[in-house]
Amino acid sequence: MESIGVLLLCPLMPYLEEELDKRFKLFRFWNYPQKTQFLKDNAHSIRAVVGGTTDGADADLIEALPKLEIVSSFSVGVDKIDLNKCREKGIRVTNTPDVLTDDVADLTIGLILALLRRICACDQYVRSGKWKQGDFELTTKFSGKTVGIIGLGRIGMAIATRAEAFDCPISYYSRTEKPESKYKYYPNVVELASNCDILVVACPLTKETHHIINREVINALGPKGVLINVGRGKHVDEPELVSSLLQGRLGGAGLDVFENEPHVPEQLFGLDNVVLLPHVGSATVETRTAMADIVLGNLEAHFLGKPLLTPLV
Ligand SMILES: O=CC(=O)O
Repeated sequence: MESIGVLLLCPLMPYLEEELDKRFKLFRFWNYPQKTQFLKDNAHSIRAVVGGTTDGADADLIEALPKLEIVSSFSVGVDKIDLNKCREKGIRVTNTPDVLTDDVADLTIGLILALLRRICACDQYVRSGKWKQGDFELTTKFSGKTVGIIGLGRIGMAIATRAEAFDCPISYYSRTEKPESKYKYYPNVVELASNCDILVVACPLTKETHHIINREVINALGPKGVLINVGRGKHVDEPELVSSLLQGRLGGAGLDVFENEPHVPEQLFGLDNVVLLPHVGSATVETRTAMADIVLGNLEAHFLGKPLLTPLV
């Protein structure tokens, strides 16, 4: 397999790079500033592309690589990959589901607790010596709050299970009702937002879910409601979110993702009712290693003519 060209779109994890290097002829895209020339020179040797949450195979890249057979993504979300183009051209697509579910769900609960109990501000309070002048102000209880989840897939379900342990009533929105679910279903997001304290975005980013959190949803959530986004930045109309927080129309937000990462609207930095994370939902050594092994396993399976581990297309 050493002669098979694999294009790695962006640095993802040293372990993954080392293992790809051992098995394939690895091209690191970021090492070639003349992208168009690089693609022309290597169009006939690249048979696989590896990307992640920030970089995927878009239509132009797919068109530039006539020998492309598989796109193996180091992420569960595949919104950066032109899936229709891949289908059209018979290019296989894989992602890394399941192994990251626990981490993302754990972090969601962490974000909720950090936001409601103001854990980051409390930590700062102790470090800055302010505790010596008096106790920290009272915060907000999590247990028993109503949690609304957008997207009751693997991650949404894992969040629901965890929130249940905090005695939270759970409700959800998804395209279709899940008859097997015991949670309350709302057929639209505004209704869900009107009926929960904490609204969690945990669905894939698609044309339909782009800006699923808009002004109407935010207003329905209201000044006592909080938004948690562990999906994609583009699920949220970010300027609208910022103005709702500045105007007090929304109670708070816990965000792991942003519309234009790594750029975060600076107006958020001054607010004490937000917790901001640098897209780290799956970012543990254990999970990222498992994700890398799935990427490698899918590529090996493909080139050995075996069934893919996690086929999407
Ligand atoms: O955002 C993380 C992922 O899609 O894996």
